[in-house]
Amino acid sequence: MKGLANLDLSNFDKIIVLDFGSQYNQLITRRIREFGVYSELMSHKTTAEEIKKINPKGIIFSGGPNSVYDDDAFRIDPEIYKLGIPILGICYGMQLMAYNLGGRVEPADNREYGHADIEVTDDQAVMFKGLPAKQTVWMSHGDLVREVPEGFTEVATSKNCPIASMADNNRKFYGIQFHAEVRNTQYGNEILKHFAFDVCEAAANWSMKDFIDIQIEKIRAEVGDRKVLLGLSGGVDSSVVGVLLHKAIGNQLVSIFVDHGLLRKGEADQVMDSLEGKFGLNIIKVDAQERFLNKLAGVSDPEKKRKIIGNEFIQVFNDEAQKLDGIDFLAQGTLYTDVIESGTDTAQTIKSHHNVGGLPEDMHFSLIEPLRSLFKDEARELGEKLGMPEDLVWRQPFPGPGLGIRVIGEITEDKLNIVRDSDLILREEIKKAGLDREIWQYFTVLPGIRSVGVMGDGRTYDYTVGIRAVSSIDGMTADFSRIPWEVLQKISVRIVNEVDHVNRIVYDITSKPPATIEWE
Ligand SMILES: Nc1ncnc2c1ncn2[C@@H]1O[C@H](COP(=O)(O)OP(=O)(O)OP(=O)(O)O)[C@@H](O)[C@H]1O
Ligand SMILES: O=c1[nH]c(=O)c2[nH+]cn([C@@H]3O[C@H](COP(=O)(O)O)[C@@H](O)[C@H]3O)c2[nH]1
Ligand SMILES: NC(=O)CC[C@H](N)C(=O)O
Ligand SMILES: [Mg+2]
Repeated sequence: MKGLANLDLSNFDKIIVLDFGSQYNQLITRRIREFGVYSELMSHKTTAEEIKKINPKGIIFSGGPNSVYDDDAFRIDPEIYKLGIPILGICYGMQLMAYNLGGRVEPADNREYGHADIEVTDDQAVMFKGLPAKQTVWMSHGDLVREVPEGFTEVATSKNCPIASMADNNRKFYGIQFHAEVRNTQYGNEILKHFAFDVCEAAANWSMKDFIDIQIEKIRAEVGDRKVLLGLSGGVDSSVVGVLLHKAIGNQLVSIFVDHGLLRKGEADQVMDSLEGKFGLNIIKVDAQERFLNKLAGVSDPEKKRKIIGNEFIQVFNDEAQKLDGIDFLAQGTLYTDVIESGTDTAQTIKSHHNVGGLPEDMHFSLIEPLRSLFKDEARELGEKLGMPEDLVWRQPFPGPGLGIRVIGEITEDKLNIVRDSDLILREEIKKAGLDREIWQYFTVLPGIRSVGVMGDGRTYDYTVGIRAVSSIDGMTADFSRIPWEVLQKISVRIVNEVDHVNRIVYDITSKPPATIEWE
């Protein structure tokens, strides 16, 4: 089987997920991998012939933004239904299955987004075995299956969706209108497990350890005796990649840490102190403040800023590669979140992550990105398996474009200093309150608005600083953290007193979706 490993995976039972463009499609593969069954996302264009060669135990059709009746809706090779392999359709996947096999799909009277209650009406339904009849699920649809195809029965229902699940036990075809892969679905894991183990009879013979071994083998085969340049930020993802690469190719690895002038206070020294010479990593630190800030001067559009930063990173890597001679590969700690949010053939662009959507089109390096199909918590698990220290593995994420996307609009040195100083105060107080491990990510932003205040009996007209703190697992969805008022008060007082030109503090209380974690 080709793909994530590009190597022989014949030893492992596999369940493949066909991609119809859902933001959550890769969450399905990771749930299945968590059960110990190898899973990978593949194009919906994959043919029945190709699937036969892969020999999966089961196939899952993901959700997606299309309606089955759209002219340009994503379709599949109809021969897939004749392979004798079990299929589970989720949301669009269920609708597609119903449409292809002779059922009827139509727009719903009431769309459903978010929580919904379903009732399992068939107590023999294998997908819901041993689970309570009434359960909460997470829906996101505007169409529904009105009539099931021949051979299927209706097995669950909800108020706005009479056929919330359907089953054909003979052909082993199943459909669920809700998203079992999302954590908000109460028994999502159990339902997916029933598919993997009871329906597909897959064996749980896959683990993160296999992932490490396969990646090391893959890197060695690809790189041979050549050299690899790693963009090392001091963050979790690139450090994990560094340790993995060092295991695979030892001294052929060169790590570059770029100080682009958009780092947090004290960060450059702290990164060098904690990583230089550790885990076999030798790091070249490049001072690139001036070139980044010059390129960004006067630019306020968030997507333009991200692309400038992504491009400049590559220019810096190019310059360093030339000095070192003969470097064809660039390694990055890219995660799946960076990929999906940057937009794919099937998914829309939410924001161009500097390391994916921000890369120049004419880049000369070949990319090595071993974590590209993983989520943050999987990268952390990998770090733990590789024996990396806890404080590094659990460090809060810090985006590559750094404070450049936390100063909203045009970036100036003065504004960067306000974000830097306020961010340091926030970090200190969060740590003092013992919340640093509990809160997934926390930082300050400068929205660029000024408002009137009164300090020492005098009028001020100064900047507002926003506090953003979220809980999350994988960065795909997030909720705002409920920081205690007393802690927020301390932070607010300290920032206004200690940071010049700030007279007001606001707290961001939106989740993702509908907001994102960063403001740009
Ligand atoms: N200052 C930097 N110098 C060199 N490479 C960088 C820098 N910042 C980011 N990168 C590259 O971009 C990739 C993506 O950045 P991202 O912030 O998502 O990951 P990370 O910094 O490794 O981990 P974390 O999410 O914990 O911050 C990094 O893995 C790294 O390869
Ligand atoms: O390396 C990165 N390059 C980027 O361009 C980038 N944009 C967002 N992030 C981080 O990704 C996670 C999700 O962020 P959003 O909810 O803002 O999209 C959060 O952890 C963000 O900090 C980035 N990381
Ligand atoms: N999330 C989905 O898969 C949605 C499928 C389809 N577009 C609907 O709205 O019903
Ligand atoms: Mg980072």
